[in-house]
Amino acid sequence: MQIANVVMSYTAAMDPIFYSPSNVIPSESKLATYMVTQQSPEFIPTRINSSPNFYSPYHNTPMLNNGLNGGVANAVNGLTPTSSTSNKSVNGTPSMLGLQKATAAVVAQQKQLQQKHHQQQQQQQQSHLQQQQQPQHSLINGGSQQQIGPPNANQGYVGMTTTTPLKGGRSSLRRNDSPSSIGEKSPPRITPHASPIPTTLPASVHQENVGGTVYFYPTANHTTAQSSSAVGLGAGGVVDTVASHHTGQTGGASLTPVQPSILYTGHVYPGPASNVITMQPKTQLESAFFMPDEMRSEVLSRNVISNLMLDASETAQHALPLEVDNYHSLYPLEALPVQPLHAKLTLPSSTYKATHSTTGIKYCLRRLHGFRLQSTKCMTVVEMWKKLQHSNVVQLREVFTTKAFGDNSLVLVYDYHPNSQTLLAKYFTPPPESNGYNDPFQGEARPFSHKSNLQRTTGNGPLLPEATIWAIIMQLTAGLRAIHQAGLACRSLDPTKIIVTGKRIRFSFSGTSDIAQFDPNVANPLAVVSMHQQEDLTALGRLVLALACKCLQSVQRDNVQSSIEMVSRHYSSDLRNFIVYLFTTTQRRSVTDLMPMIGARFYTQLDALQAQCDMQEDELAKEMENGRLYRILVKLNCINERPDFNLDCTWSEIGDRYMLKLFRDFLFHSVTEDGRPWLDHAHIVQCLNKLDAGSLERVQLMSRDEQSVLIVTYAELKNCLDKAFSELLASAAS
Ligand SMILES: Nc1ncnc2c1ncn2[C@@H]1O[C@H](COP(=O)(O)OP(=O)(O)OP(=O)(O)O)[C@@H](O)[C@H]1O
Repeated sequence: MQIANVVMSYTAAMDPIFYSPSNVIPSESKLATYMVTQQSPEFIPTRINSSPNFYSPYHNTPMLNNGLNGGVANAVNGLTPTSSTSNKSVNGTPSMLGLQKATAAVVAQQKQLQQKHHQQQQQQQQSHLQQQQQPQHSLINGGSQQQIGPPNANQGYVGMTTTTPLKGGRSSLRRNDSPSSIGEKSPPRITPHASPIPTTLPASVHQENVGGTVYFYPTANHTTAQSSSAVGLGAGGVVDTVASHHTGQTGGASLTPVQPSILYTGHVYPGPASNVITMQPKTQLESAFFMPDEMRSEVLSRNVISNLMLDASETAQHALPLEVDNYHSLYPLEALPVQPLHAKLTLPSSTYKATHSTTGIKYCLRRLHGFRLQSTKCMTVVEMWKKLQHSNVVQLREVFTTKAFGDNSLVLVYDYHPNSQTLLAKYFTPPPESNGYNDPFQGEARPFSHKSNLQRTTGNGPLLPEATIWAIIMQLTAGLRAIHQAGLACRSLDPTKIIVTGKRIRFSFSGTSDIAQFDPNVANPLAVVSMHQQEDLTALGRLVLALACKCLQSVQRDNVQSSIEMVSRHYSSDLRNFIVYLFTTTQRRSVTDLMPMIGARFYTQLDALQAQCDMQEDELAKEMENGRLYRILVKLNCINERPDFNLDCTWSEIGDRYMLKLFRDFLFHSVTEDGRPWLDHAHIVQCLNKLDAGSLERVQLMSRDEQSVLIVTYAELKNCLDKAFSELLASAAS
């Protein structure tokens, strides 16, 4: 069918001269200002690049002066009429073929940059690029070669060659382009280019002059190669200098000239860094967009645990108050009753997760039952603990007494680290038995081996790798060093009082002993601290020995000797010496003396941590972009289809909002020529990015009845979006 109205005028000033009352555009719509009547000249079909490439940021997609491509180039020198037809789609949303054939002419738009030096930079850049690109920017029309003007050096934004999903024909809409194939294919390769701006046509492009207009086709080989390399997200994987050549069935193919590689440096996640990609567990394409499954499930489980709440009946069942001081929503974090290594703290205690009433932040509350504070003097030591900040020590935030539990309780408030386990639960708890049968031959401990005695008593699984033990040692000594340097002592260095969160080890409930066992009559507190610090070091030795033997009984007085022998047999002499040093109570020991024993292992740990940081920063970069796109979607959706605004029920359907509605259709509701949904994640991402950047690239929008097409720049759409959303904000605030 013929397109009834074809868009032509692209002007920043909204000239009502083009308004056609007979069309179906709502009266207030700026769409009218983009319309021409049926008598208007039609336009040269332009080639639309349809392979949004995730790995090539859109500023690297083929781009020509203000987005002018082959067809548009003609328009610069006066519109050249050609036939323009449209295939109506099944459901009324714009069909690819129809849209492609309705390409409009445009006028290059200039934008002054506000800062002079920026202009100069661009001028230099542009003139340099122009020199390199002239062969690609040339199109022959009407038998004469026309030079497409270079991007104006003054423009703030440079329009880009469209990367809309509009296809040259059915054949170009390959199944591979749909997101259904996400993850089924290998990710696109990133091909490094010595120079992003080639000066000759690639061998894969065939050139043909038809009626005076030069068309460029991919060669058969290249088409095949490209289709097979097209992957789930619609991304042609390779950043080619001539991107996405289309063989339009109707002969509507044209060249996408090489872009100047300019300007947008942000706005698009450029893909993982090469040092990071080797660390990623998967190379599937979705991992280029989203975080790895392992990290996701870790974060998810932390969130789930952090959000756990008791309902009213459960709260009553646990005899928990609704509120304790400034905290509410108490949730018990009790572990199974255990026999602690360090049995000094005999006070009954409970641990809860709770939410702060004013900030909503979650904390870990340690309640000492039936406890009366004997002296406020201990608040000095509480202040010292509160000041101690270290990544291996759970931070104490505040201490208060309360009668909310029906007794005199002392509550210590600590940072909450969801999904933590005690060292005891992680390393000294037998794995769950299957069918009630424990295979004695499993793991390193053999039933008839002399080395198995200790292990057989616990069945805690195979011995830990030495690297794991050192990783724990390094974190524990780091925390302990900070504690001792602050003039404090841990006093409860026990596997039930050390928590593991992921790979992080932290001393938990620090300061509890200092408060619970505070003696205001001590004559020389410093000497007492020093004594407790020595005890900490002995406790550390016992803990490391227990970890190495994977058995709590290994540190019982009678077993210590054989346990150390076992360590000698299974681990390095460094580890043995480390333990022996800590057990040598005849000399004064110091945590700083442990550093040389750790030695170069420290660098291994540092390297692992830095690698982890690299990976997490990369994930952050992805999620930052995802968050940005999300915010644009929020804005769009607050506007689109809004049933009523300031008593105006047509608000979302007219004016700027109408363009946004059509843009939404273009983003999400595009269909193939035969009416199937065209789902392309990359298309959506790219278009949203262009919208966010306010690109001067044009986008073709079609009314739902397919009677009208308008061409607007993303910059204008962005303006519409910002204006409409500001209206909403202003109204919400009033
Ligand atoms: N700061 C914290 N953030 C999150 N969870 C924590 C924190 N501190 C401890 N936990 C968790 O709370 C649970 C209970 O800790 P608690 O010390 O009460 O264990 P326990 O084995 O019951 O010791 P005790 O016998 O001394 O009460 C443990 O699973 C521990 O991992």
